[in-house]
Amino acid sequence: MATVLSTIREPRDLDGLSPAQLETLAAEIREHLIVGVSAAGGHLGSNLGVVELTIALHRVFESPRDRIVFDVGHQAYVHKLLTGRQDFSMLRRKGGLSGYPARAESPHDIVENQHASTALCWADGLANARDLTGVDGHVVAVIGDGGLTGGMVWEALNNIAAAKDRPLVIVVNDNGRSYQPTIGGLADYLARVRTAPDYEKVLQWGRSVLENTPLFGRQVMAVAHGAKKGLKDVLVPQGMFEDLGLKYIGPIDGHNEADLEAAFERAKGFPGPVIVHCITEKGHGYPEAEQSDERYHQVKATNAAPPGAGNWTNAFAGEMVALGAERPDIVAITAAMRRSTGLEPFAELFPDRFFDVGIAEQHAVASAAGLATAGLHPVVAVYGTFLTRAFDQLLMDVALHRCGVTFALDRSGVTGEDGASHNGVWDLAVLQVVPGLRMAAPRDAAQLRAQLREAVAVSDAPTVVRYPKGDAGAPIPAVDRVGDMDLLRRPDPAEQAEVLIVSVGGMAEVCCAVADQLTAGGHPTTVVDPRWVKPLDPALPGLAAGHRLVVTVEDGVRAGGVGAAVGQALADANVWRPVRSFGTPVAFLDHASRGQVLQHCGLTARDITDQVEATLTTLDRTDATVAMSG
Ligand SMILES: Cc1ncc(C[n+]2csc(CCOP(=O)(O)OP(=O)(O)O)c2C)c(N)n1
Ligand SMILES: CC(=O)[C@@H](O)[C@H](O)COP(=O)(O)O
Ligand SMILES: [Mg+2]
Repeated sequence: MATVLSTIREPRDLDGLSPAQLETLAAEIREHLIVGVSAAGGHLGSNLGVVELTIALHRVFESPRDRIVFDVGHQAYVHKLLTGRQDFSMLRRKGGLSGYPARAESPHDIVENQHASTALCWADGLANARDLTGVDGHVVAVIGDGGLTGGMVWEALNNIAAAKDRPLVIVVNDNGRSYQPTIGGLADYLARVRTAPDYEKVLQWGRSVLENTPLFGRQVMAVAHGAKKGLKDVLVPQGMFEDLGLKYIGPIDGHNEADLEAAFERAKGFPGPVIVHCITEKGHGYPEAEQSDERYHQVKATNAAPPGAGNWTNAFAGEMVALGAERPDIVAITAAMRRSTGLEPFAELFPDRFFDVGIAEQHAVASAAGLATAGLHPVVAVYGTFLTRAFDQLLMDVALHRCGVTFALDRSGVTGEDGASHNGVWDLAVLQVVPGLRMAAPRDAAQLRAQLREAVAVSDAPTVVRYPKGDAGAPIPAVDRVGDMDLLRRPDPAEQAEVLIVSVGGMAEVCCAVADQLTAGGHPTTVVDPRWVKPLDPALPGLAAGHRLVVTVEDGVRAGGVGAAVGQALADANVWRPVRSFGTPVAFLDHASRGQVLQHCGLTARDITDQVEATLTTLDRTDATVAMSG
């Protein structure tokens, strides 16, 4: 039998559905999500929480004429189901649906940036453009309670609240959680509002009674309207949003589709900025998710390999616990991701020395400068891609003041399935320009632990330890040392080494494979792991001088990355050797597996070997030409 969901090819197909059909549709969507996302992997809990909300949104507003933006976008699977995209079999996989809004997929999708707390800024811009260009349509921003803890939200609200006659709808999807319960004063305020008597219901009841009372009813209604503010202040804790100048509608039961529609219709008709505060449950309708401690924020694909013992995050977690026990001055900071960055064991053992600042990386970094200035050593644990949001704070609050702050950048390099704004490929290049900053890139879990220790020993400059997502693989032993660098491959002393590969961090396994292939092909090759890639070891130019060709391999953008720094270091030392740098392109990389993206970037051992052999052939020809020209 055809399901209701199968009849929905675009939002207008929702209009004719009866309340019973809408209820059936919500159930079918939940089933689709649970089956499809559990198989493919993805953000299950967040989407289970916005089924009714998204149905009501698309019934009341007319996307794409009405512009609906989702903050982060991880909760847009229901939106995709209602806008003609119901095949989740390849969700987040190469060639399949993105796990986030994607303009290439649909005109209904607007914001592809998965970095949180941007939706209100987008909405402010869209609303200004709408009014300036005179086009028709509503602007709606959907943002979670976690997203509200980001600083950009308050920059946007400051502007949105000032535009009192400019219609703009903010839908707060308040499930009380980011990954875990959302922290902070705002979260406490929202919790108070969530538990306030249902102000809207009282108001609606009062309105219906008074409007249906003959004689004095209407007069009393006028008085009640004036008293409404007082009523709200009594029923709803201090109306922060209204004090800001925003119309507040709520709290609304975020799983009652009819209530949601009524609230969205009121918001749609309001001639200024309006907040609709929806109370939802992350994982709603799926007991396993409802009872899980992160509400199935993200689930792995059923066929995903279980995390190996040598997981990068676990290595960081373990060393942080050891350091926390040894160094009472070490404190840890997360931006609402205490478990996925590995800080949970530290937080449980040293709760007073652990700070979860909400999704607020800029605050995390600037407050770390304060902590360091007062004699503590903060470790700020963020995903590599999210550090760029706090670059100014790193540069001007931490580095300018020579603060001893350590940044643990998990998910650095290509991550893959999360798509363009989650690949942590910018740090190796962007951080090159930070005066005094020292940056390490461990090649395996043991090196991560060692380099983290070296990093927290630095008290007068920012230090960075950056490592990839997932398994750290087998340990890669050094066969020798030069300066403070580890040699991972060294040609037979009887052979004249030809190629020097500078291996950065997690690319060591690939680099060793390339070296073995080149050496087997008659090109004796040395592999050096500099360990600290900024500043480079002063012994590197001397090592390079003993080779004909220098190759650098990094899991980050080539432009301005470690390869560029190596070239500069050789030139500065008057060592003139050709340098072939391998890294990711200056591009936004579509979602696929990490391996597929690295292959797309030419970062497999075979690809690099082929490229290096071609370069050597060119050098041979060049040498021959020079020799002939005598
Ligand atoms: C700048 C930034 N920091 C961290 C994250 C990681 N992240 C993705 S979703 C999420 C929680 C979002 O919570 P909320 O906005 O309440 O949405 P919900 O998942 O509850 O629907 C976080 C921290 C991010 N996407 N962007
Ligand atoms: C949407 C978001 O930013 C996070 O949920 C991210 O998808 C998590 O990625 P990991 O799975 O690498 O922890
Ligand atoms: Mg939330």
